[in-house]
Amino acid sequence: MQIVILNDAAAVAAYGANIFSTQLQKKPTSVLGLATGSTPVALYQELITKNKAGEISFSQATTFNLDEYLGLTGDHPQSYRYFMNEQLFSHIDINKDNTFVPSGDALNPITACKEYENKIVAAGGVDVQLLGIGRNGHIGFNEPSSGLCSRTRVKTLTKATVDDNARFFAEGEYQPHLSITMGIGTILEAKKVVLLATGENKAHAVHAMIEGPLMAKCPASALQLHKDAVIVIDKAAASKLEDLEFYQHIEAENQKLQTRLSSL
Ligand SMILES: N[C@@H]1[C@@H](O)[C@H](O)[C@@H](COP(=O)(O)O)O[C@@H]1O
Repeated sequence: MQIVILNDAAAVAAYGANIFSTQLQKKPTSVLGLATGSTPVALYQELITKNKAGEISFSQATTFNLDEYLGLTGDHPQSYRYFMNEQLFSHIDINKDNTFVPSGDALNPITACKEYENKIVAAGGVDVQLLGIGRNGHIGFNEPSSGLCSRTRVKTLTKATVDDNARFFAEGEYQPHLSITMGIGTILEAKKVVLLATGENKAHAVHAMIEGPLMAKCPASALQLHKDAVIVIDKAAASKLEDLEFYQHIEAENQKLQTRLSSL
């Protein structure tokens, strides 16, 4: 794992956006794995700005989102499809036909999950997967106890996740307790994964992900198995890390190495 600790949420978003823009510049036909939640919003804003400035183009890119609420149609304001249109897709030069979000209104969700996996494979696999993390260590909607090799499937949300996400729903509005999510095994197949976490309320999950044992109780700990996982966090989210100074030292050495390599 590469652990990048930055001063604040704005720096985290800028760092993450840079990974995605570099990827698109290198490979315009990239397959990008995208995430919802409040954390990626600032990163999406950076990407919109870069797209409008002509620095990057999504015109040949394909995207796959991690998850969706089961029971919401894509035009429901709380669906993740709607979120992605609002926060990113409607503001960039992407062909919306090349943007994929699991179908929350699929007649047969089990078949829809298999089809989603097939589409990812047919697209050549995900080049870079963006992730956030839930307070309980979930990634996508892979809640604690999720199989570490799991595939895209229907998952029941924990009460903690339902409560955390209740802020997005109006009082009395129907809030789904089920989801379709890429599995942990699906996520681990992305060539690179970039997880962003900011704020003190994520510090416990970040500690469990990086320093805890590999375990289904903290689904994000599965990233310890990934060959190219970049964890980008602010100081608040890093505040419970036991070896914080060591990670900062490694990153400083990484920077020096990069500088040396770029001058070759
Ligand atoms: N399914 C999403 C996750 O993909 C996201 O990482 C998490 C954290 O969201 P936030 O960034 O708002 O804390 O929320 C939801 O549960």
